[in-house]
Amino acid sequence: MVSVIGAGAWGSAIFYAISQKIETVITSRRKRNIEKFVSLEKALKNEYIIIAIASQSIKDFLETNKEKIKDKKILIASKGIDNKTNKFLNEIFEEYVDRNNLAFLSGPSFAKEVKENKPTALVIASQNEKLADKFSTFFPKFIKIYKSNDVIGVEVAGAYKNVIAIASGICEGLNLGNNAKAALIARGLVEMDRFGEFFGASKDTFLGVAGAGDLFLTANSTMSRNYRVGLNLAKGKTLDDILKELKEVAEGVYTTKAIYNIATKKGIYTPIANEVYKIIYERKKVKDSLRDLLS
Ligand SMILES: NC(=O)C1=CN([C@@H]2O[C@H](COP(=O)(O)OP(=O)(O)OC[C@H]3O[C@@H](n4cnc5c(N)ncnc54)[C@H](OP(=O)(O)O)[C@@H]3O)[C@@H](O)[C@H]2O)C=CC1
Ligand SMILES: O=C(CO)COP(=O)(O)O
Repeated sequence: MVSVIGAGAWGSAIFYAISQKIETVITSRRKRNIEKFVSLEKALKNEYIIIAIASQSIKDFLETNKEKIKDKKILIASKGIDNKTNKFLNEIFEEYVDRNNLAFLSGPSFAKEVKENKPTALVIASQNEKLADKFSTFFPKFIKIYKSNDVIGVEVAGAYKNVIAIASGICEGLNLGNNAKAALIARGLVEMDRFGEFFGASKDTFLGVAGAGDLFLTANSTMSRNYRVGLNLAKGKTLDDILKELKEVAEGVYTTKAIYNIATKKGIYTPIANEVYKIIYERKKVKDSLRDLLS
């Protein structure tokens, strides 16, 4: 039996999908009135755990549940970089769980389409190929799973694409045109690859579903929360109002700060993330930012 932790959009979509193949329970911080919803205590009794909670809450979650989580086999489905510690999720998890018990799920996957059984391709990255294989058997046929041993690359790709999606939404909101958006997304792919390779990631990862695939999906659709953040920032809405209206997490808002902090400290050239950071955290005028960037 498998436990999904997080009954938000993505956790509930994963729960829906894998329940078609294997007995699964789900739990979340806020109780849901859905069949198979169980207490966190009960969920943590299962050997295989899938975590799909907001990235910025993961450190506290692990610290609170460290005794119950330490021997579990975990698939992390969250996409982000912790902006309090500026650590990647694998670094945080490895403080509590052996890396051979960790795998990371990423790729182009709007929760809504997964819930509609639409064809989806994802990647599971782990240092432990057998664990990646095991987790891949939980997924139904409409979800094609690729395997990778490039944990950092898959993590960076899934996290960084959210920042580029915000920038792409701003581009759309400023009505800069399709040429500009295509240039921005292409440069965004180069930027996330540059950032990832600094930490040993493989370029191939950024050419695959976790990188280019998820970036093209998220940076071109109003189904993306991050894209909608950018769109609405360009239209003059305040970030508070945008997030209140979203009612769901927009991970790029928080990952932007982590990338800016890391890139500044390590001297990595991340112009798009820097612009998004200045708009969100330094209140830089949107109309002045991306045009500079594209000039
Ligand atoms: N939505 C999508 O299409 C996809 C999302 N993802 C990723 O999945 C992750 C979850 O996002 P998603 O489900 O979409 O967003 P939602 O906003 O719908 O859900 C957020 C989840 O995080 C939980 N959460 C938030 N804060 C805390 C906290 N302090 N402690 C414990 N749990 C907390 C929520 O619990 P509760 O609701 O019970 O409070 C909820 O389960 C993100 O990293 C996202 O990038 C990945 C692929 C696709
Ligand atoms: O990660 C996702 C699709 O792969 C969901 O994107 P958003 O978080 O921008 O909605």
